Amino acid sequence: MIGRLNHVAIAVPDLDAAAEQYRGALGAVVGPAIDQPDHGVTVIFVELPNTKIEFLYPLGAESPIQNFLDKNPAGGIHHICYEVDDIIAARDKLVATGARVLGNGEPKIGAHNKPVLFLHPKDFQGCLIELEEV
Ligand SMILES: CC[C@@H](C(=O)O)C(=O)SCCNC(=O)CCNC(=O)[C@H](O)C(C)(C)COP(=O)(O)OP(=O)(O)OC[C@H]1O[C@@H](n2cnc3c(N)ncnc32)[C@H](O)[C@@H]1OP(=O)(O)O
Ligand SMILES: [Co+2]
Repeated sequence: MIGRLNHVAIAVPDLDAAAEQYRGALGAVVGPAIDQPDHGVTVIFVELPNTKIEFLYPLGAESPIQNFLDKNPAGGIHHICYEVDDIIAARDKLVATGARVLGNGEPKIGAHNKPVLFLHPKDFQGCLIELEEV
Protein backbone atom coordinates (compact mmCIF):
# COMPACT_ATOMS: atom_id res chain seq x y z
CA MET A 1 0.00 0.00 0.00
CA ILE A 2 2.67 2.55 0.93
CA GLY A 3 4.88 3.84 -1.85
CA ARG A 4 7.85 6.16 -1.89
CA LEU A 5 9.35 7.92 1.10
CA ASN A 6 8.15 11.48 0.58
CA HIS A 7 10.01 13.11 3.46
CA VAL A 8 11.65 12.71 6.84
CA ALA A 9 10.67 15.50 9.25
CA ILE A 10 13.05 16.91 11.85
CA ALA A 11 11.74 19.17 14.60
CA VAL A 12 14.32 21.89 15.19
CA PRO A 13 14.82 24.55 17.88
CA ASP A 14 16.24 27.08 15.37
CA LEU A 15 14.90 27.01 11.81
CA ASP A 16 17.44 29.47 10.40
CA ALA A 17 20.38 27.57 11.94
CA ALA A 18 19.11 24.27 10.56
CA ALA A 19 18.65 25.76 7.07
CA GLU A 20 22.10 27.35 7.12
CA GLN A 21 23.77 24.13 8.27
CA TYR A 22 22.16 22.04 5.51
CA ARG A 23 22.83 24.75 2.89
CA GLY A 24 26.40 25.42 4.00
CA ALA A 25 28.01 22.40 5.67
CA LEU A 26 25.98 19.78 3.81
CA GLY A 27 25.63 21.62 0.50
CA ALA A 28 21.93 20.86 0.15
CA VAL A 29 19.22 22.71 -1.78
CA VAL A 30 17.15 24.40 0.92
CA GLY A 31 13.80 26.05 0.29
CA PRO A 32 12.12 28.99 2.04
CA ALA A 33 10.38 28.97 5.42
CA ILE A 34 6.62 28.64 4.96
CA ASP A 35 4.01 29.02 7.69
CA GLN A 36 1.41 26.26 7.81
CA PRO A 37 -1.16 27.69 10.24
CA ASP A 38 -3.61 24.80 9.72
CA HIS A 39 -0.88 22.48 11.02
CA GLY A 40 0.65 24.70 13.72
CA VAL A 41 4.14 24.60 12.22
CA THR A 42 6.54 26.55 10.05
CA VAL A 43 8.33 24.31 7.57
CA ILE A 44 11.41 24.36 5.39
CA PHE A 45 11.97 21.62 2.82
CA VAL A 46 15.43 20.37 1.85
CA GLU A 47 15.45 18.77 -1.60
CA LEU A 48 17.55 15.61 -1.88
CA PRO A 49 17.97 13.48 -5.01
CA ASN A 50 15.77 10.68 -3.67
CA THR A 51 13.55 12.30 -1.02
CA LYS A 52 13.07 15.44 1.09
CA ILE A 53 13.87 16.59 4.61
CA GLU A 54 11.21 18.72 6.31
CA PHE A 55 12.34 21.02 9.11
CA LEU A 56 9.54 21.76 11.57
CA TYR A 57 9.27 24.66 14.00
CA PRO A 58 6.24 25.39 16.22
CA LEU A 59 3.72 27.99 15.02
CA GLY A 60 1.13 29.23 17.50
CA ALA A 61 0.20 28.24 21.03
CA GLU A 62 -1.35 24.88 20.09
CA SER A 63 1.45 23.50 17.93
CA PRO A 64 1.40 19.67 17.79
CA ILE A 65 5.19 19.62 17.91
CA GLN A 66 5.62 21.73 21.07
CA ASN A 67 5.60 18.76 23.48
CA PHE A 68 8.07 16.92 21.27
CA LEU A 69 10.48 19.88 21.29
CA ASP A 70 10.03 20.34 25.03
CA LYS A 71 11.10 16.70 25.48
CA ASN A 72 13.82 16.96 22.83
CA PRO A 73 15.17 20.53 23.14
CA ALA A 74 18.02 19.88 20.72
CA GLY A 75 15.52 18.66 18.10
CA GLY A 76 15.05 15.22 16.59
CA ILE A 77 13.37 13.11 13.94
CA HIS A 78 9.64 13.77 14.34
CA HIS A 79 7.91 11.77 11.58
CA ILE A 80 8.31 10.01 8.29
CA CYS A 81 5.97 10.50 5.37
CA TYR A 82 4.99 7.73 2.97
CA GLU A 83 3.15 8.27 -0.29
CA VAL A 84 -0.12 6.47 -0.97
CA ASP A 85 -2.30 6.42 -4.08
CA ASP A 86 -5.64 6.62 -2.27
CA ILE A 87 -5.54 8.11 1.23
CA ILE A 88 -9.14 7.21 2.11
CA ALA A 89 -8.64 3.58 1.11
CA ALA A 90 -5.34 3.53 3.04
CA ARG A 91 -7.00 5.08 6.11
CA ASP A 92 -9.91 2.69 6.11
CA LYS A 93 -7.63 -0.34 5.74
CA LEU A 94 -5.42 0.87 8.60
CA VAL A 95 -8.36 1.65 10.88
CA ALA A 96 -9.65 -1.87 10.24
CA THR A 97 -6.34 -3.20 11.63
CA GLY A 98 -6.80 -1.11 14.79
CA ALA A 99 -4.44 1.73 13.92
CA ARG A 100 -5.35 5.16 15.28
CA VAL A 101 -5.66 8.05 12.86
CA LEU A 102 -4.86 11.35 14.60
CA GLY A 103 -7.07 14.43 14.66
CA ASN A 104 -10.64 13.99 13.46
CA GLY A 105 -9.65 11.16 11.14
CA GLU A 106 -10.20 13.19 7.99
CA PRO A 107 -7.33 14.21 5.68
CA LYS A 108 -6.06 17.81 5.76
CA ILE A 109 -4.22 19.56 2.96
CA GLY A 110 -0.50 19.31 3.67
CA ALA A 111 2.60 21.24 2.72
CA HIS A 112 2.52 19.97 -0.88
CA ASN A 113 -1.16 20.85 -1.33
CA LYS A 114 -2.03 17.17 -1.18
CA PRO A 115 -4.22 15.36 1.41
CA VAL A 116 -2.32 14.09 4.45
CA LEU A 117 -3.11 12.02 7.55
CA PHE A 118 -1.10 11.09 10.65
CA LEU A 119 -0.98 7.71 12.40
CA HIS A 120 -0.29 7.35 16.11
CA PRO A 121 3.39 6.58 16.86
CA LYS A 122 2.43 4.03 19.51
CA ASP A 123 0.78 1.94 16.76
CA PHE A 124 3.83 2.01 14.45
CA GLN A 125 6.98 0.99 16.28
CA GLY A 126 7.20 4.31 18.12
CA CYS A 127 7.37 6.31 14.88
CA LEU A 128 4.81 8.97 13.91
CA ILE A 129 3.74 8.29 10.31
CA GLU A 130 2.31 10.78 7.85
CA LEU A 131 0.54 9.52 4.73
CA GLU A 132 0.38 11.79 1.70
CA GLU A 133 -1.80 11.10 -1.30
CA VAL A 134 0.12 11.62 -4.53
C1 LIG B 1 3.13 20.89 7.25
C2 LIG B 1 2.06 19.89 7.11
C3 LIG B 1 2.46 18.44 7.22
C4 LIG B 1 3.19 18.02 5.95
O1 LIG B 1 2.53 18.16 4.87
O2 LIG B 1 4.34 17.58 5.95
C5 LIG B 1 3.24 18.14 8.49
O3 LIG B 1 4.21 17.44 8.53
S1 LIG B 1 2.56 18.78 9.96
C6 LIG B 1 3.60 18.14 11.25
C7 LIG B 1 3.03 18.42 12.58
N1 LIG B 1 1.76 17.78 12.78
C8 LIG B 1 1.60 16.64 13.48
O4 LIG B 1 2.55 16.09 14.04
C9 LIG B 1 0.19 16.11 13.56
C10 LIG B 1 0.09 14.78 14.25
N2 LIG B 1 0.67 14.81 15.59
C11 LIG B 1 -0.09 14.77 16.70
O5 LIG B 1 -1.30 14.68 16.65
C12 LIG B 1 0.65 14.88 18.00
O6 LIG B 1 1.90 15.47 17.80
C13 LIG B 1 0.85 13.48 18.67
C14 LIG B 1 1.68 12.54 17.84
C15 LIG B 1 -0.53 12.86 18.99
C16 LIG B 1 1.58 13.70 20.00
O7 LIG B 1 0.85 14.64 20.70
P1 LIG B 1 1.40 15.22 22.08
O8 LIG B 1 0.45 16.24 22.58
O9 LIG B 1 2.80 15.65 21.90
O10 LIG B 1 1.24 13.96 23.02
P2 LIG B 1 2.21 13.38 24.08
O11 LIG B 1 3.39 14.26 24.32
O12 LIG B 1 1.37 13.03 25.24
O13 LIG B 1 2.73 12.06 23.37
C17 LIG B 1 2.06 10.84 23.55
C18 LIG B 1 3.11 9.75 23.41
O14 LIG B 1 3.59 9.73 22.05
C19 LIG B 1 4.99 10.01 22.04
N3 LIG B 1 5.26 10.85 20.87
C20 LIG B 1 4.79 12.10 20.68
N4 LIG B 1 5.23 12.57 19.51
C21 LIG B 1 5.99 11.60 18.98
C22 LIG B 1 6.74 11.51 17.77
N5 LIG B 1 6.76 12.54 16.90
N6 LIG B 1 7.41 10.39 17.50
C23 LIG B 1 7.38 9.32 18.37
N7 LIG B 1 6.68 9.35 19.55
C24 LIG B 1 6.02 10.49 19.83
C25 LIG B 1 5.28 10.72 23.33
O15 LIG B 1 6.63 10.60 23.69
C26 LIG B 1 4.34 10.02 24.28
O16 LIG B 1 4.90 8.79 24.66
P3 LIG B 1 4.99 8.36 26.20
O17 LIG B 1 5.82 9.39 26.88
O18 LIG B 1 5.62 7.00 26.17
O19 LIG B 1 3.56 8.34 26.69
CO1 LIG C 1 5.42 16.18 7.20
